[in-house]
Amino acid sequence: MIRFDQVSKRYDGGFEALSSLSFQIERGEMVFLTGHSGAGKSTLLRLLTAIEKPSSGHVRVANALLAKMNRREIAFYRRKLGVVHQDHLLLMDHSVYDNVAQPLLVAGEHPADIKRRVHAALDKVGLLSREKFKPIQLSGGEQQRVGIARAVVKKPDLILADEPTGNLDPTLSRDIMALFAQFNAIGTTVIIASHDLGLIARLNYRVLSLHQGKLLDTPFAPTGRQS
Ligand SMILES: Nc1ncnc2c1ncn2[C@@H]1O[C@H](COP(=O)(O)OP(=O)(O)OP(=O)(O)O)[C@@H](O)[C@H]1O
Repeated sequence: MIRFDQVSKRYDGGFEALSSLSFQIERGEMVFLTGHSGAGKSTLLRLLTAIEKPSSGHVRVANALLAKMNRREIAFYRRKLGVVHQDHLLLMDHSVYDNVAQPLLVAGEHPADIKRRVHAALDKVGLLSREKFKPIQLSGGEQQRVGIARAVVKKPDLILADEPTGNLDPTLSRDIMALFAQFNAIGTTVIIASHDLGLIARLNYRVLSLHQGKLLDTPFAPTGRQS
């Protein structure tokens, strides 16, 4: 589903954040992306959201070359992405319901569908009873779960999560990872950038490790879970 061929990313100013990355991720895989601070994890995710373009090499998703997409194609592509941000990026003056409904409103979905799908997403993350709350009234873990509900409400083909357990305690982190595993179990491809090596080691998924912008993993590892 995802293929990086000799991808490098050099930011303005000359710093090379990613160097000649080649790997692929199959449809339906769940993969962790690890590495020290500054290793390039967020840059890699930004290439996948098409916020950044590679300086050289090719990023393909479902055989489409992201760098060749026009604005309309990128907008269409992003509708199939669910992005979870470390700092949630919730609308603090809107209810939990409104936050989760936002991607469906933007996509012009029918109001009855929006209600049904927002409730289903909130139920999935265990926050149905909080739909009228404002994010500020929720704990950090609950806010993170609202961010996850917002990312999955449009049933994305691909979930990209940047440090989704960044500030959470170990129990909440495990719960959040279990949620991603549930989405993966129904066929969604999931990529999670995380520093939490202990947690990752306990889970049985492929790990791509970045070190100073280079991939330490086998470039073309077997598909699916590794034992
Ligand atoms: N917009 C930018 N302009 C210039 N340099 C950048 C930019 N964004 C990131 N970098 C640099 O690229 C390198 C990789 O950054 P990136 O955010 O991808 O790392 P990361 O692995 O996600 O780090 P962290 O775990 O701390 O979030 C860092 O050295 C960073 O300073």
